[in-house]
Amino acid sequence: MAGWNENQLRKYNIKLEKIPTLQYDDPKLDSHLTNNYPVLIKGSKLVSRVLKWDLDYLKQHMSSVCCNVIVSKNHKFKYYDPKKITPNMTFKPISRPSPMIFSEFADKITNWKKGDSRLYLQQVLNNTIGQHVVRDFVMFNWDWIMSKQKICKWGPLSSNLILIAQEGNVTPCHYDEQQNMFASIRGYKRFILFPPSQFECLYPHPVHHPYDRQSQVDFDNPDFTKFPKFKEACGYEVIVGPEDVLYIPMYWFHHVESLKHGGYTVSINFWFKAGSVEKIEYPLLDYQRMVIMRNVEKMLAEALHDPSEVGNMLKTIFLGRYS
Ligand SMILES: CC[C@@H](CC(=O)C(=O)O)C(=O)O
Ligand SMILES: [Zn+2]
Repeated sequence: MAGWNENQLRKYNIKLEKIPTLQYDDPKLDSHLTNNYPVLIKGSKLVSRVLKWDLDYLKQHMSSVCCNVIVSKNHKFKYYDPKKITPNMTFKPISRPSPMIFSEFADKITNWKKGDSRLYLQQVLNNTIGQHVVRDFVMFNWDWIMSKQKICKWGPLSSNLILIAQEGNVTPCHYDEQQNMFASIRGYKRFILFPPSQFECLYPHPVHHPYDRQSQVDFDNPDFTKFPKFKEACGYEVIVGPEDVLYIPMYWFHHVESLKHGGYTVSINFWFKAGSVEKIEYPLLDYQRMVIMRNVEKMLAEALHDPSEVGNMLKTIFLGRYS
């Protein structure tokens, strides 16, 4: 495939399968989407009108806009929810938010040197980013993506994130509770996806931890003593290039990296709320089991009035009775 090569990928010893690629008007596409199965979609022209969104263009049209930028001491940008940090908790994240105006962000990544902290701009697209960019935004191929939303009975579009990453940046393995159509505008990103059925191999943090939804496993240095089943994980790999759209089904785990030596990447995601489930059917779908486990953790924390007691009560329920 033109545009990238294997030595731009970070090395992990994870078994990898491929994700299917389909044209945007392929009749088989809708069954992938409605069955919550990932697929790389070509030719949709979803964001073709904004391929000009590079640093110079955006500096020209949103230079003084204050953007949400994350700074990290290493290449990993592990998301955390600050609302879940409690006073008696020692939580020392490697990456932290550092809001700055766009022109400062653009200059910092243009003049970045090895050893400097890395930056990742992750800004919700709304009307605070200026009329010009908003005008471009309306030129997305909304007819196509809204037709997919309708066919799949997804909920409303909740937000678009514009993502500008330095080459080599990594968003570590996590899942989201929304349907996602992820579009690449500039550069190449590698995704490794895992289905909800591999929950036990990926050990997400407890629901009440600031790192809720994020895998505890450090892919660069997995602790097989703490996370033995990670050895059995089998990922689905895909490289997303300019104009490609990747469908990331809700509750599917995904690791994302901007290819090394590929320059900065510009992407935009389309998060849709989950549709309402008309009737629960049995056997349950794997993602529904994740929702049930989340609800048990939430309900126990609520009833115990202390999230730190949830583990002990689950152990009491399980040991010697279900084990
Ligand atoms: C949020 C950042 C991440 C994408 C992702 O996880 C998503 O769109 O759900 C990435 O591109 O680095
Ligand atoms: Zn995500």
